[in-house]
Amino acid sequence: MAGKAHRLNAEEREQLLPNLRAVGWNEVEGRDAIFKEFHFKDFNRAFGFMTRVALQAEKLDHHPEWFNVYNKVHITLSTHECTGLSERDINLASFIEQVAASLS
Ligand SMILES: C[C@H](O)[C@H](O)[C@H]1CNC2=NC(N)=NC(=O)C2=N1
Repeated sequence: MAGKAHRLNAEEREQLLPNLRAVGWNEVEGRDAIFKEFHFKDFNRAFGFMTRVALQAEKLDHHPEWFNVYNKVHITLSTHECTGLSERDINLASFIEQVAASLS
């Protein structure tokens, strides 16, 4: 990943977070991270989604914290390097939204 990640400042958050909030991403309490819960028709869809996200995450060298049971996938995004939300999280969340939209 090119460049060092920086924690988003207030202005950047105002600009970048509303679109993600509108599609169900929320800020985590007590931690600078964002979270969303995805539901799919069945495990195959959920795991197909995770596979596509995983391949992109590896490409970006930016990985989700996630939990899966059957058709549910919980995802938390944050950046270790800056101990908080960076543009990398926004980019990965946007990619995740595209994948989810293509599978539903
Ligand atoms: C060493 C390696 O580049 C780092 O640990 C990468 C890998 N994946 C990562 N994933 C996430 N979500 N945040 C990071 O800061 C991060 N850093």
